[in-house]
Amino acid sequence: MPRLHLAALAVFLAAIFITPVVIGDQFIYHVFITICLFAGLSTAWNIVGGFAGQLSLGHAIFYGIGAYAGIILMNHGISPWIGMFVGAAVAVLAAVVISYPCFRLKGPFFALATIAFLEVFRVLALHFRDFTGGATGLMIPLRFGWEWMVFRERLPALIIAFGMMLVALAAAWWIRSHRLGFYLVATRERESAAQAAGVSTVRVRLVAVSVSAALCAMIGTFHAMYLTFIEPAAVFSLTMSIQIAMFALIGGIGTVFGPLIGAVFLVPISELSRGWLGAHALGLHGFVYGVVLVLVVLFMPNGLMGALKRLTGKADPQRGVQAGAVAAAPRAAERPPIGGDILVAERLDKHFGGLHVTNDVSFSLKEGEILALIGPNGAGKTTVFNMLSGFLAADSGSVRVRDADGSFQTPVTPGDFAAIGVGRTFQIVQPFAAMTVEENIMVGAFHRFRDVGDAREAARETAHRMGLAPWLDAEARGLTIGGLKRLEVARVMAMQPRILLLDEVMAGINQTDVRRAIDLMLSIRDTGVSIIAIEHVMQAVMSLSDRVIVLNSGQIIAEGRPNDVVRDPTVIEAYLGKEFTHAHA
Ligand SMILES: Nc1ncnc2c1ncn2[C@@H]1O[C@H](COP(=O)(O)OP(=O)(O)OP(=O)(O)O)[C@@H](O)[C@H]1O
Repeated sequence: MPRLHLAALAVFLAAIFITPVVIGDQFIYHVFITICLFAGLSTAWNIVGGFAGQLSLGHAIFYGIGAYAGIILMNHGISPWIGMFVGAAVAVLAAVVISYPCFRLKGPFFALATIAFLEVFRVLALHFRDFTGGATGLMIPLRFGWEWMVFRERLPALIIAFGMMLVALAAAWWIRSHRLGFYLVATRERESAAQAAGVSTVRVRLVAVSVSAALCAMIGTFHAMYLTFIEPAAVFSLTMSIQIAMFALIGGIGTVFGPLIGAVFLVPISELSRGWLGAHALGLHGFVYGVVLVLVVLFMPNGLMGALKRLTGKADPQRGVQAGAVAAAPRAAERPPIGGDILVAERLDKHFGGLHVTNDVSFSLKEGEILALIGPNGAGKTTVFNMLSGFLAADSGSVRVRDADGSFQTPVTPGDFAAIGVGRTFQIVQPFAAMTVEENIMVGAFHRFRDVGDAREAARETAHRMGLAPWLDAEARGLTIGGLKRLEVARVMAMQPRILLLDEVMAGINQTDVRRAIDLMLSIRDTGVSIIAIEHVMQAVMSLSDRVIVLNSGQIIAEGRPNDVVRDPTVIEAYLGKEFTHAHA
């Protein structure tokens, strides 16, 4: 973070702490303590809802677990300082158990499932009366002092709330600026591309939800002490969950400081309108609050952080996108010799319902070779790729890959294939749209480097090689189709794969870009990478490939050198039909 931004942030945070202390009014203290609490909760939510893109409406569960753990243990004479860690541990357990099945659900279905779990916890809290006090709720035993987290004055409560908010902000900042954060955003943007880059998408989401749940539970413990009373209807409530999420949505979802800005903006409006209008006109405060929310959503779709960035001129995703063409990296002087088998596909069979998509497909790729996989539309080429990269399991048959030590392995998942050195692109480009070109490539580079600095360095090198250097800071969504195709290859190349699977990287790009892509592939091959390319652009197939395999209706119908294959009558017939072949016979 630039020094100026850091200073501004420090002043902003200091103001949150100092303002109530200087004013000294009890109500102002309450408003600022509430700001800190909700900023902390919402920042924790944002790790899952924003970074990972899983719109949870069940976060009140974790908050509630923390609140109940704190009071129940306090009733047994255990300090809430210990209770908050017990609550955090229980919340992490609940988060993992709930999230594992829920992560399979997308968008509104995930949100609905989390609401259902929230309802389960509310009912459980009502049912286990001996433990939770049931509908009557639980009061804290009045023991004052730091040990019990309960105070007569407001200042110590502000110190704790402020401290917890800082912890949540630090956790969110750390995650977003390290490998985990990149992986989370990549998983949110394109799950399969993230998997192809070796990201264990389930694991990173589980880590995110665990951190998020633990933070919410700890803040929940403190909030229970601050309120001195909790009940299931208030703690495990959808309103609470929505509030937690809303500060992030209004402030700027997916940004580190958006939830803080959202809380600073909304909590005073909520509390002041409740304080001033609540007494005179019942319900009017809700109306005022609602109008403010509608206005923000209408006029600031990217939240307050988005508006702030626009004001400071930092939200131009098109920056540099229109820069002129760049030459691909120069070729190496000599090509390494073609070696032995590095990938062997044996008798691959795949059905989709009644459709026999691949039938007894066997072939091998040699080290340092470029193998073209061609065939008419619907021949089964992409299906073969999916089986060669762990995205589809064959009904029968196997894929064996030689590892760096020379022994053959049978990888299963996309992660296994990435780990053994198989990188793939997708026919329909899968950029991480909200990330910059540099960040997109870094996701690939993280496969080799844990450290952000090393990954950035490697990404820059790769971008330079791929002719993407002028666009490093541009958001991927601003690239042309040619740029996106190159980015797709760059992300994979940053993984330094030993085997590269390229799925129609030349489709839809102009003639200049095709020539550049051919050069690029030859230069990649010259570094010793073995390539299988699905390609329809015959100019590329002819000038690139050492060997061609033709697939038709799921079966290999020809294999050989490019010049021989294109003259093969069976191949001509597969592409152009029997009538054409007979007419020219
Ligand atoms: N998930 C799926 N479920 C059902 N059918 C599928 C699925 N994926 C592919 N198919 C079908 O399998 C056949 C082969 O598809 P595939 O995408 O592998 O062909 P392709 O050779 O890559 O074609 P193209 O050149 O058009 O991309 C097609 O008929 C396609 O409709």
